[in-house]
Amino acid sequence: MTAETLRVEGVGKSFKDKRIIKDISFEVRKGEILAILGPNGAGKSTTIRSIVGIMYPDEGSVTYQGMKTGEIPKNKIGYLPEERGLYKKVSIMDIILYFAELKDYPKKKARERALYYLKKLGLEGKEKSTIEEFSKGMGQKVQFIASIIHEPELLILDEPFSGLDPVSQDVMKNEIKELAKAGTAILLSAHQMNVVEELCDRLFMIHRGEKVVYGKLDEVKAQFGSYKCTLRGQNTIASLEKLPQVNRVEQNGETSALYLQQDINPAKWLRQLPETINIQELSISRTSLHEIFIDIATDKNLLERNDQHA
Ligand SMILES: Nc1ncnc2c1ncn2[C@@H]1O[C@H](COP(=O)(O)OP(=O)(O)OP(=O)(O)O)[C@@H](O)[C@H]1O
Repeated sequence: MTAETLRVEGVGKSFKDKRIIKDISFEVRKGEILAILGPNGAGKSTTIRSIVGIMYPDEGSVTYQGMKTGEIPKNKIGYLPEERGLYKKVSIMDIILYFAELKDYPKKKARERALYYLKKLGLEGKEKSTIEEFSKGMGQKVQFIASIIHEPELLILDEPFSGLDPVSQDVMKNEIKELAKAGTAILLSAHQMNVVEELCDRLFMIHRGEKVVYGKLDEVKAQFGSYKCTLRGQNTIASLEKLPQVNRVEQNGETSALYLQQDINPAKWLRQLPETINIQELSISRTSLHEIFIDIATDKNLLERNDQHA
């Protein structure tokens, strides 16, 4: 089997006359986690729905190991949709077993796996409960188990962390990592940048239906990230904004975050700071994926560089 499993090529989709996504191309490889990121309404779910066959793209193709969407054996793919919905009055175990049956997965094995994952996700002993007795987050965990019960080779998770508390987010994150380690190809969309930063190998950022960034997490951070100088001292925002090579300043009381322009060497930049700047504390750090994302989503300075980024 080739390392590349899912290939999305030139996919586009319109609703009525409105172009929703355009020329979307990426691949997901065995054992990797590719994150699809973008602001609300960017087209992430439309892309995912085009991949799983809920929607037919107007152009482009989606293949899995060379097979077109409709030809892919159903047991190969697991999908957690953005819109959650499970039978409210059926027991958790029966729901999970039903999903396994839909994928022709053996019942005995499915039951064992269900108990294993219920325990791992903090729902031990709840197999006889029903969804109506569960909170939203608990229901989401059940839906996640339903999406992986049949050991899919390719797992597509649309917003798996939404509505989960921080502890549950961590548990879910670890499970996703484990699945990738075991060889599952994973495509996930998420808004929690800190989680994405910890989880994904590569990322695909979409903005207004088009690709803006696609690449390895480290490379994206190196290429699109810059340095941030956090400084405590009595300074006006106007005086800080006047400093050379500063893109923007965020001030909170006496603490200011100065986002340096890209390609700036922070050591050199520090040496030329005027003596009039009041400094009680100062630190330099790389901008996080969250900050890169906000820059892109708000069109600040990065998009014009996109043409240079393949
Ligand atoms: N069935 C539909 N008919 C018309 N417009 C649609 C349909 N589905 C999605 N859209 C529009 O397509 C755009 C992209 O929606 P999509 O759900 O793909 O975004 P998203 O990136 O997943 O957003 P979010 O982060 O908010 O979930 C939105 O403007 C949405 O209103």
